[in-house]
Amino acid sequence: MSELDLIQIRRELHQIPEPGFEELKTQAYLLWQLSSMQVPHMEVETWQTGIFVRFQGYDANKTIAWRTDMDGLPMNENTNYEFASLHEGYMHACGHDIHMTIALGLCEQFAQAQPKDHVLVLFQPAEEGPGGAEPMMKAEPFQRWYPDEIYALHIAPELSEGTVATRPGLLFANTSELFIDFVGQAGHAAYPHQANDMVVTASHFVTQLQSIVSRNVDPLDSAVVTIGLIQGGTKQNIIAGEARIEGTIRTMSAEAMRKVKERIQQMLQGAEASFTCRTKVDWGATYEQVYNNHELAEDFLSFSEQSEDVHSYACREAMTGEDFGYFLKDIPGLMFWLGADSPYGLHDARLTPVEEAIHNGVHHTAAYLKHRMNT
Ligand SMILES: CC(=O)N[C@@H](CCC[C@H](N)C(=O)O)C(=O)O
Repeated sequence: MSELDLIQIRRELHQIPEPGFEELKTQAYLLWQLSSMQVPHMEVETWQTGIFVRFQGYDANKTIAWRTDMDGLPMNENTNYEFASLHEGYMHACGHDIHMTIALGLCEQFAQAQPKDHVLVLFQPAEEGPGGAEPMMKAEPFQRWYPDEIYALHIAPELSEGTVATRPGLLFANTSELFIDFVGQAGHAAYPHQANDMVVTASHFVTQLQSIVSRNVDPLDSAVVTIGLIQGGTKQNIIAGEARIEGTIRTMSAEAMRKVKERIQQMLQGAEASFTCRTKVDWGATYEQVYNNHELAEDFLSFSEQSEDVHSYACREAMTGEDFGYFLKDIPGLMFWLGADSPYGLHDARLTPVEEAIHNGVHHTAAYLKHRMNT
């Protein structure tokens, strides 16, 4: 019997989105909720802005981990929620408020009924960047409580509530962020021959990038190069001496990622020669692909198929990224999509997942983790 009001918790978390490794209010809020569950078989430890919650199993053979992400995105919310973000310029637009609430719901269940195996619940910062998974894995509590299996979910706005989906093997892409600075010579708008215009250079370069996917990546493989931000210049009648583009690269294979980066570097050399400028590239955070353990993904799908509470299916892979891939590189486990029925997608300022997804998420996940304890 749940004593937590999970809908209220989700709404309160929704109001305080914070950037990666700055989730201080979120951490304090989660610690406060966790403090109401304290039982002798439960331990709580903080790591940076993240949290480890460990439940001692009563007859343990292994440790099963559950991971949620915590950070919000830098965007202005446009949902008309009464409980919209109170943090100007930030929004939980990737469902991490729902993910954290589900993780709290699981903690409550394992606090109320001691699990058979040990359970480690990870509240992980900075999934959207620069990536909290890799450093959290190196943290002392993680090494001390090292899990044998690890699981996570992500809301899927396009799937109806009550649906779960995953697949054996590759689920999410390899990712790399992309930051490029162009530096030339600023000047008077009326004297272009005396300047090196970085607005023209950056615009040209963004267009040139489009040929990488169509001409350089094996058509039987797959890749995405998206520029999400472009900025340069200071005034309409001054030629810009500096410009910057920011984006992300997504690939199905490590080989395609290598190829895309190689082409970007070659194109930058070309841009320097063509537009008389200097360029600097920074690859930012790179995320390991999310590669589900085959046996566990099959097990999850067949368990879900037998459940009367969810509709399940084996989905296609997606070009989204997730630093949960770092956990799966070393530890058997899987990630699955949880239907959340929003007319607007992830990273959309109007994302409105249905809150019933929370109860589905807690219920199905708890049932599956208990099934893993008997396997
Ligand atoms: C599920 C999801 O939307 N994840 C993010 C992960 C971002 C990775 C990194 N900051 C990048 O932009 O490459 C996504 O955008 O897929």
